[in-house]
Amino acid sequence: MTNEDGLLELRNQLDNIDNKLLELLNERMNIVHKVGSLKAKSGGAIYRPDREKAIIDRLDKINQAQSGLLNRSAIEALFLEIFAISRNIELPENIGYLGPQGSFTHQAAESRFGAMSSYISISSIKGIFKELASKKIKFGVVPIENSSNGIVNDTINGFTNYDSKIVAEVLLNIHHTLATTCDKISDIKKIYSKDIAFDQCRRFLTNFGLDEVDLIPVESTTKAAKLAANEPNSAAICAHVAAKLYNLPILFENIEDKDNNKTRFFILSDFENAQSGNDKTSILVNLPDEQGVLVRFLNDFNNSGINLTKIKSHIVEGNSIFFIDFDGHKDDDNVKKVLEKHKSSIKVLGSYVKEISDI
Ligand SMILES: C=C(O[C@@H]1C=C(C(=O)O)C=C[C@H]1O)C(=O)O
Repeated sequence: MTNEDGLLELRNQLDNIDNKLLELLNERMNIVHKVGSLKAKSGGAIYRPDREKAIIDRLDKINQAQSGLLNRSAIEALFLEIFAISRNIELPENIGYLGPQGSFTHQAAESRFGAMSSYISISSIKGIFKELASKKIKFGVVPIENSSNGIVNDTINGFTNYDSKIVAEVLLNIHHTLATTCDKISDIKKIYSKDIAFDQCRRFLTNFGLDEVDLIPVESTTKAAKLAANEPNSAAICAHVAAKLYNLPILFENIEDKDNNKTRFFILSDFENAQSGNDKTSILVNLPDEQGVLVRFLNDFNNSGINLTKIKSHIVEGNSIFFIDFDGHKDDDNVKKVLEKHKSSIKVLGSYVKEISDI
């Protein structure tokens, strides 16, 4: 058999497998459709991150036992897209993200809701909370913290003013590019970007003599890409996808100072997840102004065997509040008791599948 015949034969085998995959996927979608009808009757939530996580865990285990060629990330990438399409078949729901198109939040949203969902770009974090409350969107995706810049205040403010629930968390590695129509660095006279992106690329700018040019902050890195695409002698610090969106050539990739620059995002909605066995809970805490109150509060968590994974203080209207993450679900017995004891000081933001240990 010649190489060419061999290739033809292998491609025939692939075609047969693809035909079977398609048939199985459609069979799966028929069942998903029935799940959608049941949920429509019972009012059950369409998106069940706990169930999706359990499916991926199961498949990963089977795959390891079979020594399959796929790794966990590949299984996750394939099945998250299948789940996203499934949810759209159950009931198409709008997803609002902190825009514009091509933003890092858009990327985070796509990593969970796939390529087929109906996305709405919303220009502020407050706007996302508002549209969730008015039910114009079913899901909202917002950043909560970045490994270089800390907690996102607008998101905490949103939680203090609205009652949206966290239903999932997503971690995204943030990479910036320097994109420009200029052929040489020395032709660049101004750079557009978001203020925090300039901060995250400070060393690169200094090392390449770009700290002397005009650094112009704009609302988003996507806007920066758009401006730089239309103006000679300018550049943008932006995401790879934003540069692609505006056909802006990329001069340097991964220009961020820290190579582990990560942002954690929350997916918000109007329902509560069931326990999954591997959950995290986020709360806001507003304690009375008394001596030792924080120590006593934290001791109650410790005495109940609850592992706090994050505590950040935040000022709202002159008042100090705390944003706290801990391991466990709000309905776990030990958690329930502590939340009940301090219910006048606590706002539960949501219990969700733990995807991230820390950033
Ligand atoms: C089908 C369901 O709805 C959604 C889709 C899932 C899937 O495609 O397997 C799993 C969980 C839900 O996010 C379900 O709840 O079982």
